[in-house]
Amino acid sequence: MSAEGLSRRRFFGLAGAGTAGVIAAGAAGGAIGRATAGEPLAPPASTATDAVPFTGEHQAGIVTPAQDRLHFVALDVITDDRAELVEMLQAWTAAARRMTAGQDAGEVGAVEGGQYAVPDDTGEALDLPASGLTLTIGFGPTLFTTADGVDRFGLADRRPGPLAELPAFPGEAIDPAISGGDLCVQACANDPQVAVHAVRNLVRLGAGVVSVRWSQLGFGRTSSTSSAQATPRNLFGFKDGTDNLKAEAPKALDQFVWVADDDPGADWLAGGSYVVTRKIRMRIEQWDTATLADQEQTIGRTKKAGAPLGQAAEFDPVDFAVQVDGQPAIPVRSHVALAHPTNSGTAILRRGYSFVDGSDGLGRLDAGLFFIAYQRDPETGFVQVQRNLRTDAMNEYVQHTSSAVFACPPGVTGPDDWWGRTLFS
Ligand SMILES: C=CC1=C(C)c2cc3[nH]c(cc4nc(cc5[nH]c(cc1n2)c(C)c5CCC(=O)O)C(CCC(=O)O)=C4C)c(C)c3C=C
Ligand SMILES: [Fe+2]
Repeated sequence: MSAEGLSRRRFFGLAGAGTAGVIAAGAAGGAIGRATAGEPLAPPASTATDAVPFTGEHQAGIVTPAQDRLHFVALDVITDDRAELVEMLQAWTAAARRMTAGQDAGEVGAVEGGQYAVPDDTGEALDLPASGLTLTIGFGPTLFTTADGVDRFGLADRRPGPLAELPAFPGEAIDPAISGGDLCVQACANDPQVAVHAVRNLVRLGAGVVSVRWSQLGFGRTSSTSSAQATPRNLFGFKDGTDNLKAEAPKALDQFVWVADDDPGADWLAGGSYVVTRKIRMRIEQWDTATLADQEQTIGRTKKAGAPLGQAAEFDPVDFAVQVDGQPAIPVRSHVALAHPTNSGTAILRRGYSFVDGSDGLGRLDAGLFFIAYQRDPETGFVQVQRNLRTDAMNEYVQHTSSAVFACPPGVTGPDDWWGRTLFS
């Protein structure tokens, strides 16, 4: 790459770090202010424009502090040739390494290859910094065996038991056209154009090997995955992510998120995780007619502070023993009561995003939460919590319309490693 090709995006990233660093210092200050004496301090937040390391023990994009934007894509493999699939995964890894570092997808770049070459990058991220881009890959159950039982790639006996289609749940209206998939890529970034660029270039590199099954754009993260982050609000106007699993709690992550050495499929999946995605339509107009008291009783937390009902501040502990007028302050059918580990018996790492896909032709917003959860086993993670939400007061206001599950391999470690090596080698 020429000096100019290198400098156009790299220079911006470096130059931008100065100001953004000041903003980040302020944000980290907020977190320090919140911490009580004796608590370990959260690591300083990186800036919104910085690059997130692509390599590591675990894939980036799981406990990485949740970025503000999402482009999630599920793909079907359209070749039966295992070698072609492996070659594509290697090409994807090389491109992902480059794009997460703020570089073009290919070595030549969007504009450096001369007038008569097809560019190996599409160009819409030229001049943009890395923007915290993470790319996280997952393998769906149908990659191992198709729905009609065909083992296309000799992987059938490598499917871990927990990687199974999710069961049906009451009240859902799952659309198969926006569910499932052989592969997924979760692209998160602080600039939507950077996330979309990354997915577009991976899909371009996969031509003839994969085709896009469905994809989803998201904005406004609806969770925090680090205690250095302020809790965002979801489209119901409530703080969402307060009681999430966080990067600063490695023991809880080992217990609930990372596949361990003695778990099923550990020969290729140890250090990885399972991701469950659910597109959840939120009945915004109906919610907007509910009183503030009804809304708070439905969630189980206050709208302003995000405090558990019966408590004062957001991070006060959820205490189901607190009573108001002889009744539990947190109603037993509230979302928080049923989702809390005390009652669900488990924990998941939530990493979802709001979506607004326009309106539905009846004047209502086609909007909601693209729910993403990472866990060590979907059955004892999402499925267990979702079963416990059967009587959730919030069910009146939401409906699940898409569903998918993928096994996400461990992180890419060295310069020769590639996405899926442990599975395909
Ligand atoms: C099956 C898992 C879950 C689904 C599906 C889900 C949907 C969903 N949640 C909100 C809003 C909030 N959820 C909150 C907490 C919370 N939610 C889940 C799980 C699912 N949510 C868990 C495990 C928890 C944590 C419970 C606890 O430990 O206290 C909150 C409160 C703030 C917080 O702790 O994050 C809100 C608000 C919506 C709108 C929604 C579907 C559209
Ligand atoms: Fe929730």
